[in-house]
Amino acid sequence: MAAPEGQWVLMATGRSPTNIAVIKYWGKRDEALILPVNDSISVTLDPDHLSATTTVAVSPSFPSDRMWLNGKEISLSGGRFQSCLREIRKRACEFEDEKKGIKIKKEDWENLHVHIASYNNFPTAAGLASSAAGFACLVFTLGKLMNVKEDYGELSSIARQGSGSACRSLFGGFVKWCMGKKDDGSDSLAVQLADETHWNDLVIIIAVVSSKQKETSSTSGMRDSVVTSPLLQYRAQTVVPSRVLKMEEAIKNRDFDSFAKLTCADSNQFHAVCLDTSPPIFYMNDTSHRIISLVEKWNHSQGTPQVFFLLFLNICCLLSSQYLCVLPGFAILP
Ligand SMILES: Nc1ncnc2c1ncn2[C@@H]1O[C@H](COP(=O)(O)OP(=O)(O)OP(=O)(O)O)[C@@H](O)[C@H]1O
Ligand SMILES: C[C@@](O)(CCOP(=O)(O)OP(=O)(O)O)CC(=O)O
Repeated sequence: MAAPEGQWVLMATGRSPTNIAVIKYWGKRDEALILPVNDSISVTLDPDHLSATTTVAVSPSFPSDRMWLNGKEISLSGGRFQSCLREIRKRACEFEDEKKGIKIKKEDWENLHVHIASYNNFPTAAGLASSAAGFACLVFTLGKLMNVKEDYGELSSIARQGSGSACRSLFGGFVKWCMGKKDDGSDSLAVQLADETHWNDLVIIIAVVSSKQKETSSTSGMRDSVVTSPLLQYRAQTVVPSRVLKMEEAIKNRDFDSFAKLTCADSNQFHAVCLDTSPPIFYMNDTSHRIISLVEKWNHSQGTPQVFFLLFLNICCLLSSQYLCVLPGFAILP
C-alpha cells in the first residue's frame, strides 16, 4: 500500500514530567519487554521543573524516521525506540482534516515516517530519570499524532518498553506500576493511585550532592543485581508485596509518617541490594552519608517522628507543611 502523497506536515507536541519512586523498581524478569520483578510506586514531579517536551511530525515527504534530542540528532535504531514506534503505529487510527486536505487511513501510518524533536529542561542521561520523562512523552505525543484511542494505562505499557520507570510518568500524582504476571507483558502497566491534588502540601526539593555522572546505569546495574544478589529475590518476593499495600494505605490517608518510613526503608533496602550485587554498586557518596546523619540528628532533636530518606548521588527533599523528608534522586546537575 502506497503512502498518501502531498507536501503537508502534521504535528503534535506534548510534555511529560519525570517521577521518583518511593517503592523501587530494581530488576527485570524479561529484559526485552522490560517486565519487572516487583510492583513499584512513585510520585510524579511538577512538569514545570523536570520534564521532557516532544514534538512529532509526520509528512509524506519524510523518507525515514529521525529524532533530535536537545537539538542533536540521535539514532532511532535501538530496540527501545523501535518498540515504542511499532506499538503506537499498530494502534494508529484514521485521521482526516478536510480544511488542510489531509486524509490518513489506518493502514497508511505504516508507510509514513516521523520526525521527532525532544528537549529536556534538566540534564539528560545524567541520572535524573530523563528516560522516564522522555519515553513517556514520546509515546504520549506519538499517540496524539497517530490518533491512537487507547487509554493512558495501555499507553503506559508501551512507554514501559522504552524505559521501565517511564510507564509511571503517564500519570500525575501517586502512581503504581503493577508488575503483571503475563509473559507478553500486557498486564504490566501503570495505574494512578491518587491525583496531583490529593496531597497538596507535599513539596519535593532536589538537592545536588555530586556533579559526577553515575558510574553504573540503572539498566546494567539491575541486570547485575538480578544475576548476583540473593537479597534482590528476597526483597521482590517477600518484602515489596506487603510494603506496597502499606504504602497505598499511607498515600490514601495522607499519613506522612508511614509514607516517609516506608520510603526510607525501601530506599535503604535498594542500596543494600546494590551492595549485595557483584561487583557492588555504590550510588551514595560521603556527602550523602553526612546528610543522612545530619537529618537523623535533626529529627531526633525535634522530638517528633519525622523521617528522612536518601538515595543515589543526589537528594530530593520532601517537604510538607508539617514534615521534612529527604527523597531519593539520581540528579547530577552541572
Ligand atoms: N526527551 C527524551 N526523549 C526520548 N528519549 C530520551 C529523552 N531523554 C532521554 N532519553 C533517552 O534516555 C536515555 C538516557 O537514559 P539513562 O537511563 O541513561 O539516563 P537517565 O534516565 O537520565 O538516568 P537514570 O535512569 O539513571 O535516572 C537517552 O540516551 C535517550 O535514549
Ligand atoms: C532506581 C530506579 O530509578 C530505577 C529506574 O530504572 P530505569 O527505568 O531507568 O531502567 P530501565 O527500565 O532499564 O530503563 C527505580 C525506579 O525508578 O523505580
